[in-house]
Parts: sequence; structure tokens; C-alpha cells
Amino acid sequence: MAVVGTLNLDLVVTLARRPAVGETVLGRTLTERPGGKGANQARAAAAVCTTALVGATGTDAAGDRMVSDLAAAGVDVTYVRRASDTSGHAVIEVDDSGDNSIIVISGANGRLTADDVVSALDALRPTVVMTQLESPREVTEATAKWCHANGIRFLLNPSPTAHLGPSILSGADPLIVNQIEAAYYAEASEDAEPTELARALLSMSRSAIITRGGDDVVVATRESIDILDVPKVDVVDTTGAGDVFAGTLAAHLAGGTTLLDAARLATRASADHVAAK
Ligand SMILES: OC[C@H]1O[C@H](O)[C@H](O)[C@@H]1O
Repeated sequence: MAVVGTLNLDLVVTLARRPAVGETVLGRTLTERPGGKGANQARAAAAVCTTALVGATGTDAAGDRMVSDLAAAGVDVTYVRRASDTSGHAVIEVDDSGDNSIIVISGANGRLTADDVVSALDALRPTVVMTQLESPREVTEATAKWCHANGIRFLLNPSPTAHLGPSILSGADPLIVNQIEAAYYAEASEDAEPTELARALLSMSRSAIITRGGDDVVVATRESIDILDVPKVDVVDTTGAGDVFAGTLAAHLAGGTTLLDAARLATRASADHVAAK
């Protein structure tokens, strides 16, 4: 399978609570680690099946580090372009409840082009392709279009949220969102019933999954709407939990697992990830 997406070096601050607007607080630790939604998803997928990442990173030390980290995790990095730009970075605050706030500075991720995507996918011929919305819009459009033209399963994790037309959303199988993103795309309240949100998402895509943190996971297809329990774990850091879910899900779908069973396996992997020290 292939993931089209971003690589960021994450600068992670742990702190008791995230500051309010205009407030200064003391942090506890500062750690640097490879991240980016695309890279996180590819790393999770590579634990299950052969996975390539199509992306762009800088020619700086951060880029070197992220590419070698992915290669060590078994991700095919042939189509990670090295652009003469600063690598993407993210500043992440993780509070004592494990919740986070994230700011992304795209840097070299913005150098990925539609042509890069088309030539990589033409060469890779993946059976499943997944992308998110941290890459340039033309990249998302080219990915959706390539999948449609080649009859390849297209998974979309539309995060961070952005207005998308039917040419991108209608092919998503599934659309993978959290509760806040579900409300955005469904144009509904964040407190809306999950099944109501799922029905709204189904009206714009082929299938939809709503991950609801530690509560549950809603899996919606034309045939049924199922609600999966999430294993109870001691949460350390929720950063990248949605990426681990999406990457694991896509990899199992690529292996022929049903959507519901793939979602069960992804739920377990995501729970293990948030509890990891
Ligand atoms: O989903 C978590 C990821 O979002 C941003 O892309 C950060 O880099 C982080 O790794």
C-alpha cells in the first residue's frame, strides 16, 4: 500500500495543562521525535504490510533523521523527495491528561507536487492508497484522481479540516475522522449523536469511520453502522493515535480484511499507542 503525506519533526512539550490565550506556563520536558501524519500512518502500516510513503522533506539534518527512521521501520522511502528547503516541523503540547494541541509548519512538505504523486503511484501500483490534508491541495486532488482513474481503494483522513468538494470526498472508502472533524464535515454540532454524524458522512463518501477517543469507534457502511468498544488503557500521550489507527486500518484492508475487522485491529493498535511510555 502507499501513503501520500507529510513528514514533520515533532517538538513535543509535556506540561501540566496547556496555556490559555495570553497565558505563560512552565513546561516539563522537551523532546524531538519523527512525526507527521503521513509518516506516522506509513510507520503503523509497515508493521502490517509492505508500505511506501510518497512525500517530501528537507535536505537538512531533520530530513535525514526522518527518512532513516522510516527506513528502519520498514517503510519504502524511495518516493520521499528531498527538497532544498527546511523540513516540516510540528510544535506539540501534551498535557497531564495525554491530550494535545499541535501547530504544523509545513516547510518542505509544501514542495510535493501532483506530478510527484502521479509518477510515484504509477511506479508503485499500490492496491490501497491513503492520504490526509497536511499536503498541498493539488496533492490531495491528484491522489484522489489517480485512485479513481485506476480503480484503487482510496482512504482519506481529512485532517486538518478543510473545505473539500465531492471529487475528493465521494471516493473515500472510508473517510476516517475524529468527532470534531466529523462535526465539521457533517456541518453539525460536536455534540451530535455519532450515528447521526456517521449517516451524514455516508451521504458524501463510500464509507466512514469516526474515532471517538477513549469512548468508541463508529464504523459506517451502506449496510450497517457498528459501534466498537475501545480498550481501556492508562493514557500517556494521544499524539498520533489517529494516525496509528488509520495506518493499521489501511494495511489490514490492503491484506483483504473486512472494514469492521480492520477497524477492530486498528482500535487495538491505537490503544496500545496512547498507553506506550
Ligand atoms: O497526528 C499527529 C501528527 O500531526 C502532525 O502532523 C504532527 O507532526 C504529529 O506527528
